[in-house]
Amino acid sequence: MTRVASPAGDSGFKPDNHPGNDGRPLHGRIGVLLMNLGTPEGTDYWSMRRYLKEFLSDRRVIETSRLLWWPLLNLIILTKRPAAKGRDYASIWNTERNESPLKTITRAQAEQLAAAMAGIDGRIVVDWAMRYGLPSVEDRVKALQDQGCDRILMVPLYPQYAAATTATAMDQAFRALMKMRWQPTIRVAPPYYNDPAHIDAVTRSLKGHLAKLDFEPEVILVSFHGMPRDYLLKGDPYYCQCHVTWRLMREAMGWPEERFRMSFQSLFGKGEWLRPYTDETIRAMARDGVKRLAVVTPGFAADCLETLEEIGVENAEYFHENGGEQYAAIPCLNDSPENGEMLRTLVMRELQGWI
Ligand SMILES: C=CC1=C(C)c2cc3[nH]c(cc4nc(cc5[nH]c(cc1n2)c(C)c5CCC(=O)O)C(CCC(=O)O)=C4C)c(C)c3C=C
Ligand SMILES: [Fe+2]
Ligand SMILES: [Fe+2]
Repeated sequence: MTRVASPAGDSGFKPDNHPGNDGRPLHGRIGVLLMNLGTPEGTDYWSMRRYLKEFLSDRRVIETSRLLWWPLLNLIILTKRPAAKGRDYASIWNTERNESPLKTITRAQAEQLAAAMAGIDGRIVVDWAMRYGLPSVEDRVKALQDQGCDRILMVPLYPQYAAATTATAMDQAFRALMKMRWQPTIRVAPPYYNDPAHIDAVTRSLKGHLAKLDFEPEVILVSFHGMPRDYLLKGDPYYCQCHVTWRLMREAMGWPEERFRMSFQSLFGKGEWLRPYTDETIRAMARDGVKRLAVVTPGFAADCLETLEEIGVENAEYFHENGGEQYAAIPCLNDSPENGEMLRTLVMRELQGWI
C-alpha cells in the first residue's frame, strides 16, 4: 500500500470533511443584503459629527482635492453642520425606536422581503446594512457568513446608479471581503431605474396616494437627490438614469410634460449641481400661479431626512410663501405592498441559477 503524504501533515486536517471558516459547517445558504446610505445614531452634536465626518470624508462623495477639502471639512463644516442638521433630524426622528426613519424603514423592507422569500426557498437569509454608520456592511456580511451563506446577493437600494451612492456601497462590501480568507460568492443587483417592476411600483404607489388627496394637483414634480454637475461631466450615469425614470413614469401616468416636471434637490456647498433645482422650481411654479402641487421622490427607496424634512416641510414652506395653496409630499415606496412586489421581482431575477 502506498502512503500519500497529507498536505496538512499530522494536524488532523480531513479534506473530505472540510469545515467552513473557523470550524463552522457550511449549509449552502444564500444571503440577500439590502444596503442603504446610512444615518446618524442620534441627533446630538457628536453623533451628527461622527456621521457627517464618515460620509463627507468619502472620496466617492466629495471628489475635491484633499488639500482643499480637509481644512474646509474639519475647520468649518464639522463645526457648524452637526448642530443645524441635528435639529432637522430631530424633527423627523423615530422617538419610539430612537433611530432615524431611514433605519426603521430599511429594516421593515428587509423583513418584508424575508417574509416573501421564506415561502420560495428556505435557504434564503435576508439582512440589511448601512454604508455609513450602523449596522455596518462588514458586520452584516460576516453575520450572513456565520449563518452559513456561501453566496450573497448585494442589493444597493438606489434605483439610479451614482458613484456617490451605489459604488461606495459596493466599495465598502468589497473592503469587508478583502479581510476574508474564504469569501462568499458575490452577485450585485443592477440599478433598477428603468425596470418595469420599479416603474410599475412607483406609478401605482403615486396613483394610490393621489387618489387619497383632497385636491387634484395641477403639477407633479419628480424630485431626485442632486449631485455636482461635474460628476456628470466625468461620466456618472446618474443624471441620465434619473431622466429615464422620470420619462417612463410620465408615460405610465399619461401626464403631459408641462404638468409632470423634474428637478434635483439637496444641494450641498457652493458649486454647480444638476439643474433644475427643486427649491427654485417650486418657488417659480408658485409665483407663476400653480396653486396645487404634489412632489414625488422616486430616487429614494425609503423616506429619510431629504424627503420628510426637505420636501415635506422646507419646500412646502417655499410653495406657500410664494402663493401656492395645496401641497403634498408623496411618500416613498418604503415597505408598501408595491415595494414588496418590486423587490421580490428584482431579487428573484438576480437569484436565477442559485435557487
Ligand atoms: C455632498 C455630496 C453629496 C452627494 C454627491 C450626495 C448624493 C446622493 N445622496 C443620496 C441619498 C441621500 N443623501 C442623504 C443625506 C445627505 N446627503 C449628503 C451629501 C451628498 N449626497 C449629506 C451631507 C447628507 C446628510 C444630511 C445633510 O447634512 O445634509 C440621505 C438621507 C439620510 C438620512 O439619514 O435620512 C439620502 C437617502 C443620493 C441618492 C445621492 C445621489 C447622487
Ligand atoms: Fe445625499
Ligand atoms: Fe437636505
